[in-house]
Amino acid sequence: MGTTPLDGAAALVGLDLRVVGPGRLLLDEVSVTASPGRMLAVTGSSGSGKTTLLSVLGGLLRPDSGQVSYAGGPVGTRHGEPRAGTALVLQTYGLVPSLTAEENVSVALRARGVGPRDAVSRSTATLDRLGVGDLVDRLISELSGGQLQRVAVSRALAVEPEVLLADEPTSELDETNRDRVVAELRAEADRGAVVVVATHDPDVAAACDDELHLVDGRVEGLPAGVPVEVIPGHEHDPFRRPGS
Ligand SMILES: Nc1ncnc2c1ncn2[C@@H]1O[C@H](COP(=O)(O)OP(=O)(O)OP(=O)(O)O)[C@@H](O)[C@H]1O
Repeated sequence: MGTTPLDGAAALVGLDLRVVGPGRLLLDEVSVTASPGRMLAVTGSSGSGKTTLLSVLGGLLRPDSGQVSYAGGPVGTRHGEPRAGTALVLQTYGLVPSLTAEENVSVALRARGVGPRDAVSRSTATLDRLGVGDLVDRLISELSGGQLQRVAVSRALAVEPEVLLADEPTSELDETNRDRVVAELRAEADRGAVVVVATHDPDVAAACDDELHLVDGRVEGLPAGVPVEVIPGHEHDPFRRPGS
């Protein structure tokens, strides 16, 4: 299966994002630009706000203040669903236990208007790329953690999204499969997608082009409320590129 390059791909921008939690801010004036063709790692210790940020960027969670846009248009629906063109890999996966691996991936394609035959062949090809092609007919309820994770990644990749948000997509994987997933995410970026990966794994972060490091809901090294664009050359620029 060939991939479809994106035309007119554009940036995903979060500006001054604030999410109020019980007794504290879960995100505190976070600004971020994720560019098409690049992989952005969101790093930080457990509880620092990575999942919260991805949920806001995906339109699943409405921020208490601040805005998210993609290609200049607002992201987020009244019903907390991701915008069309966005695919998420959540830590909970959200797979349907009573369906097979192939059916779980096909459902996402059918929902985007792909015909039944094409959906099956694209699903099978994607699962194969992720090393779980032999599990197409197995029920989700019968799979291991690492197998589930690769089915969840397959479901996101198969739809060839404009924006791919992946929350710890390699946490259950051995090195070989981790590298396989990272290579597939890179291929999505090369196709022109915006790819954002929350990760604890330094090797995964190093494989990305840019890094945003969160500490207690704030971007490390930046004063709250200052959009990153206005402080080029900041010594703690979280949008560093390896070697720059
Ligand atoms: N629905 C919620 N209600 C209250 N607090 C929440 C909610 N969701 C998350 N939190 C809190 O927000 C903080 C940030 O959580 P988040 O899941 O974004 O962190 P994280 O960096 O992704 O952590 P991890 O690496 O463990 O997945 C945590 O302290 C968490 O307990």
